[in-house]
Amino acid sequence: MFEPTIIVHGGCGKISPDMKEIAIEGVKTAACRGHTTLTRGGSAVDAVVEAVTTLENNPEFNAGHGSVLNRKGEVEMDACVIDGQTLASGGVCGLRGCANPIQVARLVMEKTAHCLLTGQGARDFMESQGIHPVADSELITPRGRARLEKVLKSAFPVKEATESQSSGPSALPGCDTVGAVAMDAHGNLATATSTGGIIAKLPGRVGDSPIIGSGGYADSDVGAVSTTGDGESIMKVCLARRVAEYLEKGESIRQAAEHALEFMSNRVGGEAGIIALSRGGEGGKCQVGCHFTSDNMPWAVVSNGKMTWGIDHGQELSSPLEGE
Ligand SMILES: NC(=O)C[C@H](N)C(=O)O
Repeated sequence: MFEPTIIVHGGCGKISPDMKEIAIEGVKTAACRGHTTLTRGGSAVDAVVEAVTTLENNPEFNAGHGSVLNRKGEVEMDACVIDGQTLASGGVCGLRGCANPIQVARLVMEKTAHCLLTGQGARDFMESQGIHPVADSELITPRGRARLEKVLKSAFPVKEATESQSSGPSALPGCDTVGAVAMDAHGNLATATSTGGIIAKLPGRVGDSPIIGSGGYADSDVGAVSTTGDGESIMKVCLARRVAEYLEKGESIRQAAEHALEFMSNRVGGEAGIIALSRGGEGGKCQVGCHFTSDNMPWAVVSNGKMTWGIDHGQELSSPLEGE
């Protein structure tokens, strides 16, 4: 048997001091929920979907309720889940009117012969599975509207407005995309990622999050990864798959994540964050870790009766897990 382990992120960017505690509480709660799923016998897929659902329901994060808005003031969401045991994968992109895109992604994986559904097709599929649509007004927060107004007022053409988020989610404080990676008691791995994308994006823009190998990757024999950050850069270098490749070559989680982010930054620029887990390593011990090139990324790990978390570079706090 393996030690059930989960790591969760709440997106990379610059988190204002008043938001840091909120972001940390959010990822800690999600990691705990995912871990409880594991200790009750749930699979790695059950755990990552539970953790990401928790963050989609938290309006402080850019996923589900709280998603950022496109240029027309609408919410279009992307999500993906991958089962590392079988490499089965399900994703949705440009999905509108959905409270929990990650759950639709899971249904795509389990109930269809496809890997990715877009726009209206994804929405029709969601409804065919008995999931009721929600109005945009239920997903949009006052902060979401304010952030869009701020970008639109800057009167940048689309290219600059979206690119300005690379060097400057700084200018747009708040939490971002969410993701989780887990290993269950059988040693199976899974990843899940969910996002509203980037503020003021063109309607129809799809980022890295629902793309296999970019926003996430999982292969139980290698490792599982979820990424966050500049989607256009992440896609160009297939960031999650790149981390897995370095793990296959024997690098540690830390080395693989640093190496992949360095490659991205040198080749195409942009900021990103990575969480990853592998069951390999010395003596078959699970390795788990994260790395980010943005100012902040809230993350939390639960394993072996302990919670570990951080949000700033070099920060790693821990405490015993209170009764699950
Ligand atoms: N902050 C994020 O992680 C955004 C996401 N990667 C996207 O480009 O859609």
